[in-house]
This record gives sequence, C-alpha cells and structure tokens, in this order.
Amino acid sequence: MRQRKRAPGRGGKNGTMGQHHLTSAAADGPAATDLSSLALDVVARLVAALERTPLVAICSIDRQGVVRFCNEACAALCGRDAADVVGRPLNELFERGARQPDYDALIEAAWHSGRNAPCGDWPVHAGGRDLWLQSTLVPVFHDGALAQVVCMEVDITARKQEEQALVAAGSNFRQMFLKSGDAILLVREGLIEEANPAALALFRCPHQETFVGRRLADFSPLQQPGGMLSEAAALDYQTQAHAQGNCRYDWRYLDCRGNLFWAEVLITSVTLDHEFLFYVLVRDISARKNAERTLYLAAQVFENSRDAILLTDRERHIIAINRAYSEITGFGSDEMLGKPLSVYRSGVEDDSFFREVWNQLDATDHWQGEIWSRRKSGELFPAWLALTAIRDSADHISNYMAIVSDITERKRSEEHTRHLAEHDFLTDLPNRVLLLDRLSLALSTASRKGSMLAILFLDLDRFKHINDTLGHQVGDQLLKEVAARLLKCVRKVDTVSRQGGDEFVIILADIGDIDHAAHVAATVRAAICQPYHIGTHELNVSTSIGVSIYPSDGDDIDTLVKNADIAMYHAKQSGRNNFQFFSAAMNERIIERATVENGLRRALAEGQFELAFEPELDIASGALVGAEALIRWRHPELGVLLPERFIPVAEDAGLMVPIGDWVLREACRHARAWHDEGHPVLVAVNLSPAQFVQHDLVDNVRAALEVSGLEARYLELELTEAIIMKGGTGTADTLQGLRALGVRLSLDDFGTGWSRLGQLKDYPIDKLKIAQAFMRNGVDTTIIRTIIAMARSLEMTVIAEGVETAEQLEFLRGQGCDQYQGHHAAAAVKAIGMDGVLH
Ligand SMILES: Nc1nc2c(ncn2[C@@H]2O[C@H](COP(=O)(O)OP(=O)(O)OP(=O)(O)O)[C@@H](O)[C@H]2O)c(=O)[nH]1
Repeated sequence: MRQRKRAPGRGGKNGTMGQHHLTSAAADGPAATDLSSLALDVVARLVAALERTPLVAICSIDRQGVVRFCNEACAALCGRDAADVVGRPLNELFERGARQPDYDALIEAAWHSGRNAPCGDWPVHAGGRDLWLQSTLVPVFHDGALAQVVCMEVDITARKQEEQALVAAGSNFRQMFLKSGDAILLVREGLIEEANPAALALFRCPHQETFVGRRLADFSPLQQPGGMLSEAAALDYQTQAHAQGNCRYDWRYLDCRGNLFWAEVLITSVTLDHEFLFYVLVRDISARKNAERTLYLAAQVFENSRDAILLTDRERHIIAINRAYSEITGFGSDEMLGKPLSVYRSGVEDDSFFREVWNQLDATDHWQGEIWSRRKSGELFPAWLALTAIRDSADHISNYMAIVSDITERKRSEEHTRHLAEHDFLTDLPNRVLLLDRLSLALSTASRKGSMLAILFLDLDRFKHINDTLGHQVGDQLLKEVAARLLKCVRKVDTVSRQGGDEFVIILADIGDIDHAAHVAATVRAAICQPYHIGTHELNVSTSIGVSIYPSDGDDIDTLVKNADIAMYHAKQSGRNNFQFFSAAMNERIIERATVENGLRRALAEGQFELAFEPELDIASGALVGAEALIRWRHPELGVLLPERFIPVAEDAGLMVPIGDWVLREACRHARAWHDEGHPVLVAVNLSPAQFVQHDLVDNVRAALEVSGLEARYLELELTEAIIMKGGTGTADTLQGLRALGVRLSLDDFGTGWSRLGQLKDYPIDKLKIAQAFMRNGVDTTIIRTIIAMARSLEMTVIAEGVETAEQLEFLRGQGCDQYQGHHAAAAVKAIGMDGVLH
C-alpha cells in the first residue's frame, strides 16, 4: 500500500486521516488478524480508490457530527483541504438551510437504527456555492458497535439545473401554447393529439374532443382552390416538412360549422423518442385573402376593362393606364406615364370647359360627361369621360381616376336610330316628325328676323293609277325619283319631306317675297312633269301644289301646313298640274305675274314692243340733242303697258336680256333713220343689270351699231348706279370695252345711290343724269348744285331729268346745267316742231 505524506490536520496525527483511520480500522478489527496479506492489499486499494474517487464525496462523522474522515472529492466540495475538513462539524461544512433539521433527523435515525438512511436530493450551501447533493448515510460498525456514519454525497447540481431549466422551458411553452392567438395543433402519427384554445375558436369547435383523434384533412374541403385534393396536398406539405424541418403554405379549411376560411399554415416536423410529430400553427388570413382577392379583382377589372382607365397622382400626372386605354387611343404606357393629363386633350373643348370640370370634381369627387378625345393617329372620337377623385385615409385627394369610353359606335347607332325615326324609309327624305321640328325652327328664326317663309304642299296627280297599272314597285321607284328631283329644286337651307303616300312638303326658309315661293313652285311643277324612265316604262306624272306663307297665312305650324294642304286641294280642283296660294290675293297676283310672263314671251315673238322717245334738249341753245328710248308693250288685250308693269316680271323670268337686246337694236335703227332724215340726234338706251352681267354685251352693242349703220358716238348707254356699285373688275372691263366702241356712257338717276363718289372718276362716264327725284316737290337746290359742280370738275356733261316747269329750267340754267329732259322738254320740242323727228 502506497503511503502519501499529508499535512497534519486537527483530526489526524500523522498524515492522511482517512488512511490512518481506515488502516487502523482494518488493523484493529477482529478479522484483521485473519486476513491474508492479499486481502489486506485489496482493502487498501479500495480505500485508496474511495479516497481518490472524484465522483462521490465521502466523509464520516462521529456521534457529535464532527467529521473524522473525508476523501479528496469531499474536501474539494467543501472548498478546503482535507485536513481542514476533518474535525469540523458536518453541518458547518454542508449547510442545508431550512432542511437542516430533516437531515439531522436522518442522521439520528441512522445512529439509532444502524440502518442506511434513504438516498435523497438536498439543496446545500458548501464551499461558498449553492449545490444540489444526493446524499446517502451509511452507519459503520466497529467491534459490533456503531462507530461512525459515513456520508456519501454526489454532486447533482448540473443535472438539477438542467431539470429546472427544462421545467421552466416546458412551462413557458405550455403558456405559449395555451395563450397563443394562433391556432396550434399537435399531430401525432397523422392524428390530432391536442389543440389550443385558439384552434378551438378558429375552427369553431366546442371541445378538445372534437379535435382529438381526428385528422387535419377532416377540417378541409375535398379540394383546395387550386384543384388539388386536400388529402394529397396535405401529404405533400408533410413530406416537405419532414425533409426541410418545416413548411409554410396557405390552406383552405372548413370549420366545424361548415364555413370555409383561409389560413396560413406553418407545419413543423418534430422527432421525439423515434416518433414523428407535427406541430401545426394555423393563422386565420381570411381578411388578408379577402384583401388580396379584392386587390386581385381590382387589378383584373383595371386591366381587363373594355373602357380605357387612367390613373393620375394628386398633381394629375398619369401613373397608370390599362390595356384598353392603349387599344382605344393607340398611346402606350411609355408615352403616357408621368405626363400631365392635360397633354392629351383633343383641343375641341376650351380651357374654361376643363376649369369647370375640375372645379366640380374637387367639390363633389365626381364628374362625367361627353367630350371629344383624340387617338394617337390624330383622329377625334366622341368619348364618355367619368372622372373620380380618390381620397386617402386622411380624406385628402390622393389620386384621380379617369374612365374613358369610346362612344363612337353608340353615337353612330344613336344617329342611325334617330335617322330612321326622322326619315322616310323609301326616299330617305325627312319624315313628318323631322319636318315639324325643322318647321318649328324655321318659324322661330323667321319670327326673330321678321322674314317670310313658304310651305309647299305637293300631291302627285293620279298616282294611284300608276300603282294600279304598273305595281307598287314601279310606284316606289317613281316616288324616289320625285324625291331626288325635288331636292334639286331647292336650296340647302330648305327642307323637302315626304309625308307619306304621294304627298311631299317643302319648307322654303327665309324667302324675300312671295314671288320666290311662286318661282320654286313653278320650278318644282316643271321638274315633276319631266318624263320618268323606270325599268322599261316611260312615265309622265304631274303634281298639284298648295302654298302657304308665313306670316300672312298663319303663324303656327298646324295652321300653315293645313292651309298649304287646302291650297293643294284647290290646285287639284283647278284641274291638277298647277300651284295655288292659300290667299286669294296672292293667287291673283301670282296669276297676273304668270300671265304677264307668258305674255312677254309672246310679245317678243310677235313684236308687241314699241319704243317711245323722250327728248333731251340743250339748255343754252334749246336745241334737240338726243332722245331717251323708252319701251312700251302694246298688249293685245290690255292696251299699251308702261315698263313698270312688266320689266320686274321680265327680270325675274330672265327675259331682260332678249328684251334689252331688242331695245338696243330698235333704238339704233331709229337713230340711224333720224340721221338719214338730217337730224343728227343722239339716242340713249337704258341697260338692265341682267344685260350687264352678260359676257357678250360689247359684242351685242357692236352688232346693233353695225346692223343699223349708226355711228357709235350717237349711241348713249345709260347705266344705273347699282350696276357700277355691284360690279368688280368685270364691270370696269365691260365699260372700257363699250367706250372703246366709241359709244357714250351716262349715269342714270345720279345722286340716289352713289356711295363712293371717289370711284366715279375711275370709270369712263361721259354724262351724269340728275335723278328725277330732285326735281319733284320743288327743287333740291343744294344737291343739284353739288352734282353740277362735281360733273363740271370731272368734265362730264350733266343733264336733269323730269323738268316740268320753266322755273326749274331757269334754275338749272343758272347753275350751268348742260341739258334737260321731261315734260317741259317735250313741250319745247313740240313748240319748235321737232317732235315729229322722234317718231
Ligand atoms: N308605290 C307606293 N304607293 C303608295 C305608297 N304610299 C301610298 N301609296 C299609294 O299612293 C296612292 C295615293 O293616292 P291619292 O293621292 O289618294 O290619289 P291619286 O291617285 O294620287 O289621285 P289625286 O291625288 O286625287 O290626284 C294610293 O294608291 C296609295 O296606296 C308607297 O309608299 N308606295
């Protein structure tokens, strides 16, 4: 047995107390003498092992509780040398606090019973540390008597701490499990083992038992929204969780009341004692899913809307456009985003329009209306624009949304529908509805302007006969052709409508006088009478027309139409193929005009016109210097008619050119005859405006001179101021052309209409005729004086018309007037026997 030197302690005399004690115990025991040296050696080794074992702290105490032996581990546990431990009370080395009495009782029991005390865990303060010790008390006998109690202490502090930590952790997790807002389920071998209160609430299950023992798949619909079977999908996720430790996914569950809800699931795979568990965390995300769905739907609506949608920021800069916007306008996102909304205005509506729009939008958050929009190609299209202001949570406008609907088609179809409603299907003329509308407009315009309008009511004559003999189809074609002809007879401002059947109504807007209406009625009648070629048929048809005039025949629509209808009935009664005015007086006037017009044509052909001559005398010498040719119509029934009776009709009927031509030739012929008789007198011929606009006036004058053999200087052409005022370069050219022939030009009726006296000197005028008006009612001396002075300064001859008295003549003479004409001149000519010259 190896001996080790040890420092002497209070409890020992020579070195290691334990060795000494045990050795002595072995040497002193009754069996010691019997032990062989081998046995002694074994005991010694065991004692040494006990003394040095680090696992168990061993000490022994005497009946007073004082330590008599301790091994190295025990000394280390006390934080002292072994020598310092031996001799100290055990309770001083290992303080057991409140449980000390229990421990003391155990020791006492051991001493009394001589039996081992049960092993126990004790919290102990030793060596300055708090420890957990597992203590065992073993009584040791010596010579049959209980000599010591051996205390064996195993330091279990680390294990105890671990156990406590585990308990603490377990408690925390439990708390978390119970109080978690998320549903947590523990699944063992595919079956739910436990569910927390949040799970019960989420799945609306009344008890744990509803869950326990069931599969999670029992709380899912058969299929998930993606179409997969729930069971197969769940298995997939579990496999993933096994492989990766956990797996997160969205899932559609079915609660205990049969309602579906969305959840986010975190499934964690846990392995415990070779068993697989799933820790399933279920969080209700219905609200999020709904929001996602709403967002998704909003995005879908935005993108798939057939209307163009455009979003702007608060400053009205474009931040998004949808596909339809690009399709409708042709503008892509790259061209639109970031640009101000105003850049894409069509330009049709002005700034003030859009100011109003934005004012209303900012006030009420909405505006909608029709505008013109422009495509990238530049094409304009009608659009319905709906603007909405979008507000943030603080109620401030954060964005604007514009929805632009292309309403081109709608407009077109509305237009088409309206057209169908307002037009006659056969002729496409306005029908009665549109006619009344137009008539109402025309009437209010006429009433405002104080003008006249006419209504022509037409009905084809014996149209039924065509239908009956040739069939409706031919009748229809005829009606179409009639419509086309009617349109050609009127101006754009007039309206031609079909009332139905073979009746048509024409509105002639803003007519100057009833002659205009009569003229159109006559033109229409003539146009309808022209033969029609329909298929193989040549047809002749006539029409009867009734005319009413606003305001004289009525001032409202119904009266005017009714009266035109009555007038049309009269036309039918009067033998058809004619027109009648509603008012008898007008009818008479129109009939007279028609009679005159027809008579004029005959008069030209039959030579019923004559010329009378009014002499023109030189004031100074009293000599006959010329004669003005004046036309007369020797009417077979009415006798001699003065120009006032027939010239206006001739002008309207376009007869002034042939009549004027006749006058010109006849006057030249007369003048030449006077010359041949030895009277070199000048002849004056009035030109009408109609002649003046003729291109061949100069040629006609030349021809008249040539045919008659009259020298040009003896022909004087009288123009009116109106002719010169109306004329442009054409007038000046014609005047120059006439002047070049050598004829003289005089200005008739001077002083009544001339507004630009300055122009006078630009025209080759030889003579001014002071208007007769200045001679009537006494003499307007100022004007006559002015005209004479002006003629003088322009070196023109001046002649006064309508001179009736010697006083007038004297006045003119006093003013230096050159010539005169009128009754006084005629009388003078008679007196000197010259009147015969002019016949
Ligand atoms: N082809 C054709 N005929 C029509 C249409 N609408 C009405 N009619 C016929 O037009 C004819 C009109 O006849 P009326 O105006 O009454 O008599 P009319 O034969 O013209 O004789 P008067 O008017 O007295 O001169 C009738 O025979 C109708 O059947 C149509 O759309 N097409």
